[in-house]
Amino acid sequence: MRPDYDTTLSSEADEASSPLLPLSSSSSHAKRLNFRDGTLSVHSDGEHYSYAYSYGPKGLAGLRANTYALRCAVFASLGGLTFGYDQGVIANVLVMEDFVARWPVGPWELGLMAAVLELGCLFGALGAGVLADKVSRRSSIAFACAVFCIGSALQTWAHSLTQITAGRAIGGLGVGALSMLSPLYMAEISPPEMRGSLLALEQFSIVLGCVVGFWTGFLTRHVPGSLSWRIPLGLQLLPGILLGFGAFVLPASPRLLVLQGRREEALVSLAKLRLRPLSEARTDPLIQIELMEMEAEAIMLQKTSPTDRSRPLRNEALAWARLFDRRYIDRTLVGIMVMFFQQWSGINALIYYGPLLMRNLGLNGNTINLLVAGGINIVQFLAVFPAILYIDKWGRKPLLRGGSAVMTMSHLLSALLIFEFGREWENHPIAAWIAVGGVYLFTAAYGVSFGPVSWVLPNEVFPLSMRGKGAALSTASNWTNNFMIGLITPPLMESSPAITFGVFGTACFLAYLWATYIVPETANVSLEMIDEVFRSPANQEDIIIKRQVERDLGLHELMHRFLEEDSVS
Ligand SMILES: O[C@H]1[C@H](O)[C@@H](O)[C@H](O)[C@@H](O)[C@H]1O
Repeated sequence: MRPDYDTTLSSEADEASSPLLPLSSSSSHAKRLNFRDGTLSVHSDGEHYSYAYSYGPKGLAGLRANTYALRCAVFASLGGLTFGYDQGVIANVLVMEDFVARWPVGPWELGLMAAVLELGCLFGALGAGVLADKVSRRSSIAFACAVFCIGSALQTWAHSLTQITAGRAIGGLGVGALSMLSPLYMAEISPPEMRGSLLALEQFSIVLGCVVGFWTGFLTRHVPGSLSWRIPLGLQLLPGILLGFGAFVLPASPRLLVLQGRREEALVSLAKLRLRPLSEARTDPLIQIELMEMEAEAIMLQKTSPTDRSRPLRNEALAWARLFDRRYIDRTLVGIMVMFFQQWSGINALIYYGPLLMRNLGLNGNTINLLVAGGINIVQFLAVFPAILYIDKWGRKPLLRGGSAVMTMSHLLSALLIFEFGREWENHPIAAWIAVGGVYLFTAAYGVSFGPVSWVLPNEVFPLSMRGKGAALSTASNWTNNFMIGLITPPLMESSPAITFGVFGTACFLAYLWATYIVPETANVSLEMIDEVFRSPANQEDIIIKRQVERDLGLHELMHRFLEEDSVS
């Protein structure tokens, strides 16, 4: 039995944002069906139809209605917390009295300790790209947590610098893997109208981790002896252990289950996530549509990329190579470039070298560390809230464009002021404060745009079969560029702080052009329909095959029925 719904002829044809699919009917109209808790907009131009669906409202109301998916996403985002926490805590640990006295490290070792984590993260993210598809998203999360905990334990109980460094390398593998797995899982459990909000939680957790990590280290810095740094390092075990065990309680990704041919289990998981009793879910039109879309994509994969089971290594290599196939290269580039621009915006230059930078702006003293490192993360943290609430309403593109425009202007303003007054700040206190304001304005604009959106886009642009590896590659881009920024910022600042801001300002301007002319809008499109957003000629053949598959599965017939039905109940 199908649940009650009413149908209304609607002028909101453009709400049906998915592509036009062939239809045998010659009538031309748009219809919006209101289900008990959800809507489906179908639009026909006589020959083709297009549709879009949602399980509920967007923004805060949507988050309230989809409580279970929200709770699962919040829990999964503990992966991001581990990432941010390390970043926040290490800034304080490395300058703690006991730490420095025990291991008087030089700049080279300091650099090594940062680099070793980032390289670990890079390999962790790429490795997770293989694991997530082979095993499952949840088991991979649990495994990554175990690796992370081993690394953290090594750091916490370290008795030599080698142990700390090894701990950071191993911990990095876990952090990198989680930074890819958590958002991937979140994307796959989200209803289309809330996917942006739920994915933005990754950024929320990262920045929350930064804030908590920073202040924990700050508060324990005067605890006598090695406890001053062992306590904050040890505390990171908590989210690792919690997520590691909790991963098994999370519902499985219905998308991966369908890909593995486990349709019934996928239905059970989807019903749970969409808050439907199983009996109702079997006939619920929205669940049927979502499930059919997943099945269509799985069948498509078998048709277009047959694999030879006897040659697993070759399959693996082919799967990675497919990311650079001309059919998918535009998506792969979106994933890589969004992370490239996120990092080249200069956010981590401000976080890592903030105090140094502020000294260049004429501010001195102990409070600088607090004001800058702590302050920047708090601004980032506050800025993520509007992104969580409005990313699905406003879309990804406007956020990226608006954000990068403001980021460009604030960097260029700081560059100009430093260039003009940098040698004599004491005579121009107002200019110095405006420059500080520029840094904070940049952070707020970044925090609402490239901060969260960079974790959203890569997890939604790829088709199911390539999502794991695509997301892994874009996360690897995050870590590689992060590493490069860490490397070039100190010498760049040394040569000229004005040029440093100029370089990051130019990168932000390029990001604006990229967001304006290249990035497609993916808000409110179901994951399976994203194919059609990237309508390159190279994709045409696949689109035709997919339509045939959808027809065979009965998706077209279903849409046709909705369009033809005149009843309003
Ligand atoms: O999204 C995050 C966040 O903005 C962090 O503060 C930054 O350090 C990371 O590199 C970035 O990926």
